[in-house]
Amino acid sequence: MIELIGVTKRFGSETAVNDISLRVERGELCALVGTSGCGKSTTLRMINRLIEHSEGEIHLEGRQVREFDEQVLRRRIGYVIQSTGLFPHWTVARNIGLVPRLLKWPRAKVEARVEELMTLLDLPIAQFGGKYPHQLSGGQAQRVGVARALAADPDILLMDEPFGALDPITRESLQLELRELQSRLHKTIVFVTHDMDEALVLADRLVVMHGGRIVQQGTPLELLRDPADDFVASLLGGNDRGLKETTLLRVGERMLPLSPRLLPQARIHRNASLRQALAVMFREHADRLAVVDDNDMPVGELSLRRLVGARRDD
Ligand SMILES: Nc1ncnc2c1ncn2[C@@H]1O[C@H](COP(=O)(O)OP(=O)(O)OP(=O)(O)O)[C@@H](O)[C@H]1O
Repeated sequence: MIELIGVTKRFGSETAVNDISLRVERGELCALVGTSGCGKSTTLRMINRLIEHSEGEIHLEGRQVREFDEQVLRRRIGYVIQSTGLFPHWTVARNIGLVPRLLKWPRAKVEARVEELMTLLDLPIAQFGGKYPHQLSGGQAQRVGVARALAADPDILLMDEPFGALDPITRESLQLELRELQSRLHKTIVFVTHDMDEALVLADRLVVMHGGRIVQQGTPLELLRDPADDFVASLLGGNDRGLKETTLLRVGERMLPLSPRLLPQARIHRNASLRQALAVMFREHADRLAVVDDNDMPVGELSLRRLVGARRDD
């Protein structure tokens, strides 16, 4: 668990982070969003003490970060940045094994861990282990960055625009991998991003910063439905907020039981998002869909009226 209490950071006369309080529970992914220069990266870097805070308290698992030896602290916290920070003259395998080696793990254990992580992140060791960072694509290099951050199995991961500068398809696949990893490994993650759609799909808790302050925090749905002010509303997409909500809700949450009426031809899986359902309706010129399970068996139906949240379906 990470807790910031009344934390302020000043650089000379400039206040970069102004009296923020924030709590990230164990296993939660917290996304920090806001316009450029609002203090997101500074907040992240105060947690692993790459930047020392000026006022307030930062706790990790109940202990102040200031009480930790800096090196010990940084080895306990995985840190991923957009530029990856890989050592260019080291192979991929050596880069990934950095922290375990610093922690003086036996050689065989380091090698086994590197191989395990490379498999986890879809970077087969036979193909990628001996490559150097400049021989990798952007997406592969970012996966190596994530593997390196996970190497010593830290409970906490700090990620600063880790998937920035990637094409949308690679980015989406890395987002899915991260979600999958998090659901399996229960890491506590603080994630900085400029991409609001990325924040909305990844975050358990969304924190909006503006001018060094936190202006609102809550679940993505809470913020989309009830933004604190015009700034938050426009950051979250203005009128597009409704559409963004449809990406967070599942068909199964809105469908109605099967009725005696004839089942529509067009189908959608119960775990698909409402946005996907809307797309199928649009494509098929249909205002009702059959909802199916993994075996393609109908389990309910979804009308456009239900999709948009109307209580009744007539
Ligand atoms: N080392 C530093 N010395 C002086 N000022 C700094 C330093 N680091 C950051 N700042 C200032 O602190 C403020 C917050 O910067 P920070 O990098 O945290 O913003 P950010 O929200 O991460 O921005 P971006 O989205 O553009 O990366 C900015 O005004 C920046 O100029």
